Amino acid sequence: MNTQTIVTALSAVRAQKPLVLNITNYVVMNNTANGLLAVGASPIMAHSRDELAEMMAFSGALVVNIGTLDSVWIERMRFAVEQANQHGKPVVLDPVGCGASSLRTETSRRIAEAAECLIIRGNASEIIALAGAEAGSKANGKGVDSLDASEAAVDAARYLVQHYRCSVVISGETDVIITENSEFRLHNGHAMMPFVTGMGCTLSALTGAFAAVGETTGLAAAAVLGVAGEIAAEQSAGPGSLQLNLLDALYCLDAETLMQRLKLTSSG
Ligand SMILES: Nc1ncnc2c1ncn2[C@@H]1O[C@H](COP(=O)(O)OP(=O)(O)O)[C@@H](O)[C@H]1O
Ligand SMILES: Cc1ncsc1CCOP(=O)(O)O
Ligand SMILES: [Mg+2]
Repeated sequence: MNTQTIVTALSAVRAQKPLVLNITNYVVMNNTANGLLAVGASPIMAHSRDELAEMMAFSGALVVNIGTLDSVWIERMRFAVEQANQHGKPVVLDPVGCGASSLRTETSRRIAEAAECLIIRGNASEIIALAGAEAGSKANGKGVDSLDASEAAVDAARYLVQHYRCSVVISGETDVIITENSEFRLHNGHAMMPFVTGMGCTLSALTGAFAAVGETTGLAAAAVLGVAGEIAAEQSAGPGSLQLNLLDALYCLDAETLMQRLKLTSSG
């Protein structure tokens, strides 16, 4: 995976316009649907048991975001993951607020356990909480927000990669992407981004779009959102305009700008 593969993956999303099935939270449904459209993919938000099996058959990927979970939705999430497995489709798990309650931690673990082709995308505190004591760190989350730096979650992410046979994206000032054989660090993005709710959820949704075209590490989505986010922030007086400018930046992002702005390092 290098800069050129990220550019190629973005072209593939725009050419194929993959349908991404989202079971996501009430807060961000609109943000993430617009983010998917702006990058060139096609969103659908659905959570009825009566249609999930049918829809998973023709969707390219499933995004499970536990942000406003309850017992009915948890059952639907598990059912949707079973359907994704049956159709060989990738699953992105956003463990929103993992660590804030036992319900969130246990649900995230059960979904991660169930998914056969899995990418986990969370902030540092969520990743540390998801890995739990086995990985040796203690999370300092505050509800859905992280009080930990990405580097503090690297051991936890490595543990998750081995335990669930998945890729992990730790988002934050630095995004760290860990797969079985490689680690990448992205230094794009902007300090204004965490002042818009749903930024991480948008990253998870975009991760679904890229997974649907075969980019199942999570790196390309993080690169695209990081670069678009910093371009948008440069044009924004604050979080209100950032939210709108981000959609324009995603829509307008070209290969040359992406390559010029990308701050990517890799190891392993
Ligand atoms: N301090 C920061 N500097 C640069 N980019 C950031 C910063 N914090 C978050 N981001 C970016 O914002 C997006 C969402 O990440 P994050 O805020 O960690 O997710 P969440 O909303 O789930 O907590 C990612 O693209 C990440 O790179
Ligand atoms: C505030 C909030 N509460 C439940 S879900 C949610 C949105 C979280 O979105 P993100 O993690 O992308 O900021
Ligand atoms: Mg989040």
